[in-house]
Amino acid sequence: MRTIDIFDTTLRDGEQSAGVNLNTLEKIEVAKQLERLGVDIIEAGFPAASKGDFDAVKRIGETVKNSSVTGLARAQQRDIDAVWGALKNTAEPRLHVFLATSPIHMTHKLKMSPDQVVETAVQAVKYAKQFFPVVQWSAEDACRTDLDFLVRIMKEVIDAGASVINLPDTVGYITPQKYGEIFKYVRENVPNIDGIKLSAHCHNDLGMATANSLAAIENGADQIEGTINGIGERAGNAALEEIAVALRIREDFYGAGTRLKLDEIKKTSALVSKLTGMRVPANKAVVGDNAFAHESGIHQDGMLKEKTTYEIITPELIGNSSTRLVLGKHSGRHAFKNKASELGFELTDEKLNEAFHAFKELADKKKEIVDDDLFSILTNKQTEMVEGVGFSLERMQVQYGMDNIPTATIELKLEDGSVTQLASTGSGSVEAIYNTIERILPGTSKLLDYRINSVGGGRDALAEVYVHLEYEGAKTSGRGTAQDVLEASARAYLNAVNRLAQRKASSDVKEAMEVSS
Ligand SMILES: CC(=O)SCCNC(=O)CCNC(=O)[C@H](O)C(C)(C)COP(=O)(O)OP(=O)(O)OC[C@H]1O[C@@H](n2cnc3c(N)ncnc32)[C@H](O)[C@@H]1OP(=O)(O)O
Ligand SMILES: CC(C)C(=O)C(=O)O
Ligand SMILES: [Mg+2]
Repeated sequence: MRTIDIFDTTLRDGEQSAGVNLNTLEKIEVAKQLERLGVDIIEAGFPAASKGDFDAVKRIGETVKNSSVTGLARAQQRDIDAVWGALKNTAEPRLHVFLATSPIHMTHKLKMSPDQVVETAVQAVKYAKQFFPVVQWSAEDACRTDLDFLVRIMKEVIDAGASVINLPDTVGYITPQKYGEIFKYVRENVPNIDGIKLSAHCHNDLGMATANSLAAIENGADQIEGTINGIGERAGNAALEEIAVALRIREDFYGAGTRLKLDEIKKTSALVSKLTGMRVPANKAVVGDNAFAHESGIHQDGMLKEKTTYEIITPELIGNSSTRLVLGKHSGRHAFKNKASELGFELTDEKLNEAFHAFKELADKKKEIVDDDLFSILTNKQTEMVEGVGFSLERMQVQYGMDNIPTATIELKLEDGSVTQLASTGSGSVEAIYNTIERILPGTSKLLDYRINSVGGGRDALAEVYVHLEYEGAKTSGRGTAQDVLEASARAYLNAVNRLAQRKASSDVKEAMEVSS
């Protein structure tokens, strides 16, 4: 049976999803979980894009040991230098460099002739090969590229030193049969293709990303690129969990598998969803809440008689144990620590202690503490930002009555340690809160998006609020969790503002980049 390499780009293409903005600690958490899931390659970011991206790629490279880590670069020395600066100390530094090859992109975006594109790609790969043992080259928009030109440029970049060639369906345009034909064509026509890994990278604009990726595998692709939950630019990337499970369930047909530990899928999906704020639709294949729910009488009857009547995937295969009551207010630190490690968290003693206190506080208020609650507390603790940067919520009181004007009184501790208290009204309670916070904060801000989810079920479930906003001209997002929706709303807003402050205060990556180049 063939083994397909899994190249995860949740932290690069996935983070390109509109409104998604992960901080370094959150990216490290995702990377550690991807490593536990067993992905072969983690594309950790685009180091030349920002100081934050550079820092995250560098720290992920230092943290992850069992997956290769790569970073993306345009066909430019500056971008390649940034990836080298971030990854030069990893075991096998790996570069992903790309250049568009379709007439549309070459003419309108790059404003280059086909000859210039070949020359630029070759120079970039040659330059990169001085540093990186593994160079992957991608023909952006490969699926709208003239096939003979694709063959020509592939031959040249392979000669220049690329050992992995990716043929992305950048705009999600191709159909499965045609995508398969492209892989077959280049295998048969690129003269120096032997020993070269071919990679597929699909987008889901027409809902065909999984089908296209599987078609590529049928036609000789060695590597599949995608993201967890299929997040990504526009309609997203191919969902890796769907491809890996399809290969397992239809092993008879594809005769190929992956190295993924499938029982880590559910946890990985939950973590990515929580940190990005991109909720998984209930009917999403493999990881949706309803993927294993049987509603109608005839189906339930069949399931009771013989599960295989209506279930082709077992929930256990993807690590989907049903939510259980786990710990209560009488539980101690040992049980808590044990549960945390069962859920995949390795917290420092200090963070564990803080998480334990948060758990105890919640246990006093909430009837049942379920895995989802603990997952939320532990993730928040693990990815909490540097103490002392930003604003903290000290006190909040909200008055609401159907015939009264909602009023919020809020006390915030500012960055310099001083405390400010103000009250404002709004047309609703959340607006009153946000009006008050905005009056206290020194900069101007504008709320762009607000979303609320419940964690787990039940009337006493935790509320999780995601906001996307603009503060002092920069876009940022944040999340807040609390038992009360209003408190979660206030915390999400402050979290978004604090993330910006932290970005500014964080690491002297610029210096690191200058030193490395
Ligand atoms: C299909 C994909 O997913 S590609 C990856 C997309 N990801 C990102 O864009 C990451 C975030 N991007 C960024 O932070 C910024 O765009 C940066 C830092 C990369 C570049 O910023 P800027 O220098 O301001 O350029 P801007 O983004 O406006 O335009 C892109 C430039 O790169 C050029 N370019 C695009 N792709 C490539 C490439 N593969 N190789 C070389 N040049 C390229 C464009 O032609 C354009 O050049 P021009 O300025 O001469 O017209
Ligand atoms: C950078 C490349 C590989 C990409 O994401 C795409 O073409 O979709
Ligand atoms: Mg892409």
